[in-house]
Amino acid sequence: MAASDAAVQLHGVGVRYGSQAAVAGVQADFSRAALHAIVGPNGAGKSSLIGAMAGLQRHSGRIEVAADLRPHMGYLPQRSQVDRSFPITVADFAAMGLWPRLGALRGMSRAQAQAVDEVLDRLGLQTLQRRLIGELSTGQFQRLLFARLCLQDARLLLLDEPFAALDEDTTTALMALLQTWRDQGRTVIAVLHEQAIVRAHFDSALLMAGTALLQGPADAALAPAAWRHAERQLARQAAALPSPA
Ligand SMILES: Nc1ncnc2c1ncn2[C@@H]1O[C@H](COP(=O)(O)OP(=O)(O)OP(=O)(O)O)[C@@H](O)[C@H]1O
Repeated sequence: MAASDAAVQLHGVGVRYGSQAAVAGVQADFSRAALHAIVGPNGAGKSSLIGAMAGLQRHSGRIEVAADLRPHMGYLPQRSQVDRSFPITVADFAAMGLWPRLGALRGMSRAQAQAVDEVLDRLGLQTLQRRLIGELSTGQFQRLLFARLCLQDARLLLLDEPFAALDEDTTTALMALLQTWRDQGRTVIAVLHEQAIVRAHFDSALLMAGTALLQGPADAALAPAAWRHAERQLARQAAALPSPA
C-alpha cells in the first residue's frame, strides 16, 4: 500500500507487561476511509495493540499515523474502563467531545450547543440530557460514548469492543454510524468479538494471536482454520511462559 493511502502502518509493534510480551512484531497496514476490524481469541493482544495505537500503551516498534490524521484521532475505550461515578450530566459528558475546539475561558457557542442537541437526538438520548451518566443503562451509556466521539469530529477512530454486551437495536444504530463515518471518508479500526458483524460490514480484518497472523478480507481472517491456528499459537505461547512461583 502506498504510504499516502495508509491511515496507519504498524512496523514490528510490541507491547509488554513486565516480563510478559502481550504483543510482538506486529506488521499491518490500515487504509483510509474504511472499516478495519481487529479480531482474535481472548488474550490475543487486541486491546493492548489498539491501546498502543491510541498512544495509551507503551510499545516497541513504530506506529506510523498519517500526518494529516494525527491531530484528529479519537479513541473509544472499553466501557468498563470509564468511571461512571463522576457526577456529570449526559449533555455535559457529550460536550466534552468539543473541548479541543472550545476557546480558553469561553463557553459553547450557540452552534456548538445545537450540535450537542443534534447528536444526542441522533443517538436517541435527547430525553436523557439532564440525567447523570451513572443513571444510564449499558446501551445508553455506549450511545453516549459514541455521541462524545461524534462531537470530537475525529477522522481516525480507534474503538475497543464498541458493541460488547449491547442489545441488538443499539448495535444496529451504532453500526450504521460507523458506516456513515466511512462514507464521510473517516477511518475506523475496531477490536471486535462479533464475527457476524465483522463479516457483514467490515472491509478488512487483522487476526491476532500475540502477533498479527493474517490481515485481509474478514472471511479469510475468520475462517475456522485460521481461527484454530490462532488458538493453537496462543496456547503454545502460554505454555512457553514460566509458571508462577
Ligand atoms: N495491565 C495488564 N497487566 C498485565 N498483563 C496484561 C495487562 N493487560 C493485558 N494483559 C495480558 O496481555 C495479554 C493480552 O491482553 P489483551 O487484553 O490485549 O488481549 P485481548 O485480545 O484484547 O483479550 P480479550 O479479547 O480477552 O479482551 C493477556 O495475556 C493479558 O492477560
